Amino acid sequence: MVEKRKPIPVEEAISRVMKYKTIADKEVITIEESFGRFLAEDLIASHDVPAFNRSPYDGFAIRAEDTKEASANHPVRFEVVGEIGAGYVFEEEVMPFQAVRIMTGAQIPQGCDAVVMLELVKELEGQERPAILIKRLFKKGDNISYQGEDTEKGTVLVKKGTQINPGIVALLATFGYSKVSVAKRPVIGVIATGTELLNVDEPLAPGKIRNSNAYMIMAQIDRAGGQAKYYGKLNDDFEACLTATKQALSEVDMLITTGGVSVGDYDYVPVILKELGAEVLFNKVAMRPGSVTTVANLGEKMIYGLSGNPSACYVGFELFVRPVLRQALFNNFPHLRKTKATLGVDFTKPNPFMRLVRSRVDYVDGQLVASPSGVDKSGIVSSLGGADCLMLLPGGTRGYEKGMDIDILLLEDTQGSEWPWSNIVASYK
Ligand SMILES: Nc1nc2c(c(=O)[nH]1)N[C@H]1C(S)=C(S)[C@@H](COP(=O)(O)OP(=O)(O)OC[C@H]3O[C@@H](n4cnc5c(N)ncnc54)[C@H](O)[C@@H]3O)O[C@H]1N2
Ligand code: MOO
Ligand SMILES: [Mg+2]
Repeated sequence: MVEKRKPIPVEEAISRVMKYKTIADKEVITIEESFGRFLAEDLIASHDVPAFNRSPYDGFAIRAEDTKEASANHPVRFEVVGEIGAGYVFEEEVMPFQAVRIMTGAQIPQGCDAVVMLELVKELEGQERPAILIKRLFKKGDNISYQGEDTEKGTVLVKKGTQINPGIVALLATFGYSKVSVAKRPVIGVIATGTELLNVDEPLAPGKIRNSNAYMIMAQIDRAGGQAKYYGKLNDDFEACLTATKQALSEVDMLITTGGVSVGDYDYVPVILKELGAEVLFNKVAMRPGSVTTVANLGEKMIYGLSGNPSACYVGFELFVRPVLRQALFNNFPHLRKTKATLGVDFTKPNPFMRLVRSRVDYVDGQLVASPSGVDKSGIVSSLGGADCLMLLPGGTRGYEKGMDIDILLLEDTQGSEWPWSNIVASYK
């Protein structure tokens, strides 16, 4: 008799997976290597920015009080006592009715408290010493970038667990962090199973297909912040699969297999998990695709038996592997970000299970509109290329109509979500 599996709701499956905390480690890398990695410590401002009062314009630094009487009819004359470009400091005290020619970014000289843009002064020619005329009043602080106005020393600028983007790289550089403490990327083993599988560079042969899942999963691991270790493709041979699984488990932080997880004659993953003595968290989820997704735990390691069907495999990774991986990267928003969208097409076929439809989101009049990125069957690979979100269509007896409000999970978003699974409803307009 074929084993009867009991499907559990998607929310429940995710909760079970999230109970397991994969060990998070730190490592120190150079700033050049830091883009895309996850901070292992808060990024703190090590000094004020700017660290000194500076000029935001090319102009003349003056004492504002000297312009008290200045007007178009009564321009006030200033003697130019020096010139500084960014990086230089004017060392003397500036006296009444003196000005220093100053360039953007240069430190405000002592005694000055305002900057007049070059365009607003008249430079006097043929004078013994350089001089300018100013025709209007300036207030103390006009055109000064004050010390600490950008950031004050000690401010937590970016939280631990945040993925480093180009802006964060700029902050690391600003504060002199040439070395950065980041989360070590967990190593995730990938094994593809299936006698039908060919290597990517092999020509097609009768009954055979190329192994696409392994490469897809490795790219998903990379996108989620992990490091993939590929153990190749294996024929549906119990002993070979068991040996490879044991070998991989001794070398990785988590393991993903694809294929052989259902109830077929050559689906060996369930037996291998039994043989290993792994605790199976679930082997059936009330979702389409990916209902056969099986997750187990062995000691500190998670073992993911993802479906062989490409779309099911993809979705299984994003729902169950990504959040565990992100958690190991100290990230507090490990799940795909959920948001509302309008359904762009009819989706009439009801399904008792929650559907996660590979979709593409458009922006129409400021509104997100999601439509399937291809055929919605779990063995389909072509719909994956154009997918940037997954529609969440709860299971039930009714289909869905164009224009309905639905929830979507964003695949390319970098913010993530704490827990996206509350209040999933598709409502009629
Ligand atoms: N009697 C039943 N049959 C099936 C059930 C079921 O409940 N009862 N579930 C179906 C569902 S749903 C899915 S999903 C699949 C899952 O199958 P497996 O995870 O066991 O995967 P395989 O049987 O090995 O392969 C399925 C399909 O995917 C292709 N495949 C496999 N590996 C790859 C790869 N690396 N790259 C690309 N494509 C791959 C394989 O050739 C098959 O076509 O089971 C249903 N059956
Ligand atoms: O697990 Mo299957 O992917 O539901 O189609
Ligand atoms: Mg199978």
